Amino acid sequence: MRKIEHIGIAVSSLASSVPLFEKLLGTACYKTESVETERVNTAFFQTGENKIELLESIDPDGVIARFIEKKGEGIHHIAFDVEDIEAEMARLKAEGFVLLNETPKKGADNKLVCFLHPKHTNGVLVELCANANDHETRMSTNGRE
Ligand SMILES: CC[C@@H](C(=O)O)C(=O)SCCNC(=O)CCNC(=O)[C@H](O)C(C)(C)COP(=O)(O)OP(=O)(O)OC[C@H]1O[C@@H](n2cnc3c(N)ncnc32)[C@H](O)[C@@H]1OP(=O)(O)O
Ligand SMILES: [Co+2]
Repeated sequence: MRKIEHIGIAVSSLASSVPLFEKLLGTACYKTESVETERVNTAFFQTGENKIELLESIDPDGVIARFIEKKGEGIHHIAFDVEDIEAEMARLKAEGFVLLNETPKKGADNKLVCFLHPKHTNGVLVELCANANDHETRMSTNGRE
C-alpha cells in the first residue's frame, strides 16, 4: 500500500457539508460525482497528497444511510492507494482478511476499488483503490482480461 489515498466521511447532506469542509480545509471542493452502484453522491477535496471524500446517501437503505443511522456522521473508511489491486487483494485474502468484493469494482474519481470487512480490521472499513487507467494498461500488457 503506497499511501492513504482518501478518508471517506459519511455526511447527511453535501449541500451543508461541502461549504463546511471548504471553510475547514481552506480549499474548494474540486469534484462531485454520483456513484449509483454504491448509492452515494461524493464530493472531493485535495489535502496535500491525500484526499477527503464526503459521502451522502442517495438511498435510505444504502450503506451510508445505515452507517449514519447507527453511528452518526463521521469517518466511514480509510482508502489506500495500491499499484496492482488484484495482487493486493490476493495477498490480503491469503493473510485471512475478508474481501467484500471478489473482483475490483468501479469507484469514484476514476478508481477501481475493493473493501475489506471491518470485523477483521479492528473495526475500520478499509478500501483499496487503484487508478483505473493504470489497471487497464497492466491488464493489456499482461494479457489478462
Ligand atoms: C464512492 C465510491 C467509493 C470510492 O470510490 O471511494 C466509496 O468509497 S463507496 C463507500 C460506500 N460503500 C461501501 O462502504 C461498500 C463496503 N461496505 C459494505 O459492504 C458495508 O457497509 C459493510 C461494511 C459490509 C457493512 O454492511 P452491513 O453488514 O449490511 O451493515 P450493518 O449496518 O448491518 O453493519 C454490520 C456491522 O458492521 C459495522 N459497520 C458498518 N459500516 C461500518 C464502517 N464503515 N466502519 C466500521 N464498522 C462498520 C456496523 O456497525 C455493524 O457492527 P455491529 O453492530 O457490531 O454488528
Ligand atoms: Co472511498
